[in-house]
Amino acid sequence: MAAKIPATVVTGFLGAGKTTLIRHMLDNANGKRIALIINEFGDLGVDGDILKGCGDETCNDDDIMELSNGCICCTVADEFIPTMQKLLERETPPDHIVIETSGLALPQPLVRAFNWPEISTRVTVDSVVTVVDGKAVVDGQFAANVAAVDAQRAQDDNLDHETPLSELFDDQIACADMIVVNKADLLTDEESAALVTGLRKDSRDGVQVVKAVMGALPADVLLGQGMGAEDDLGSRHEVHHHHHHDDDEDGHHHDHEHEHGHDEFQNFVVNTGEISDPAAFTAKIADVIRTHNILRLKGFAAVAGKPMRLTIQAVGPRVDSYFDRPFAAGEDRGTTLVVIGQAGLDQAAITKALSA
Ligand SMILES: Nc1nc2c(ncn2[C@@H]2O[C@H](COP(=O)(O)OP(=O)(O)OP(=O)(O)O)[C@@H](O)[C@H]2O)c(=O)[nH]1
Repeated sequence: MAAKIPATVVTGFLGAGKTTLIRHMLDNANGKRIALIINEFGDLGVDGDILKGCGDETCNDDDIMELSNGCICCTVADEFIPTMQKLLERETPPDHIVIETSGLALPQPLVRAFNWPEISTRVTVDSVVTVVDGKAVVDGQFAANVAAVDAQRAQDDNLDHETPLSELFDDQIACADMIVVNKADLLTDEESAALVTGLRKDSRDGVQVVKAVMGALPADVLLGQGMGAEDDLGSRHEVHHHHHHDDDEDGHHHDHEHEHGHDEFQNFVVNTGEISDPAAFTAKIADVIRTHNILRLKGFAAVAGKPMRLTIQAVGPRVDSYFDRPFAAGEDRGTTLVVIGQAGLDQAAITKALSA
């Protein structure tokens, strides 16, 4: 079996900033090819057009697939699975798949669709990322334009139109592996701190909450990209994110790898030997993530007595592992994990816990 393609589900209400976040992500994709599946919900394909019209070589029109027939959870078999299959059948399949879904549809049926045999051998769910409109939530509204969200709901007969927005919001939080509090620029420090604390309490254990302005998060935080490159895993040194931007002659703005302007994130590598029990090891990873507020953890492990390499990726409470390929003759049978989190991680304690 080869490495699976990670798929990230991005959810959140209309206007929360999903499209903005995805734009930023495409601009910072480190040369990786990202395919987008957008659930338009009958709103005239606006997001797809915005993304397609961006003119960047990173947003290739062919890489944007739109699902137009309403609620994604009701059209999994008819639309979603065939769309995924089309992506997988390509000569050059994408490095990562991002699915933008309206916050009105529950991500669970979608996430379950990744267990379909046609999909599960090729794709792995990286994470469900819930984008929250920080300003709207602080104002008790959950969405910036409640009337627009209601209009969007009215467009789809499959949706229950009676559920209060607060309940749908709770569902979005319950599904999240990572929560992005967007529009932090519109909040005071006290407001955003209180919101982060509240969301941590309301979400599952281990879910991390990060603040963002215009959805600007490093690609390694959002997608794990650039953090687990096979080639440089072993030789990797700690990378700090420095503040650095530059503009090309057209005035386009670029953030380069490792120069995201996010001093608030930190990462490091843990190297350890063979492990004995994969299930126990992933349980331990889940525990370390919870205890130490790790955002993401990714890497490879050697399991005693097994010729295959175990690949591991975790985001909050979601820890995924599978055997991807045999170790080559003479290849070092070690375990290498990259850990990323907000600044202030207890590197010594995390290293100790993972090596135990
Ligand atoms: N002040 C502020 N505005 C933001 C931020 N992020 C996004 N916006 C604005 O909020 C509006 C909605 O952003 P979108 O990215 O279109 O939101 P969305 O979640 O994709 O909405 P739909 O795709 O229509 O469901 C746009 O006008 C953005 O420019 C932010 O961090 N701060």
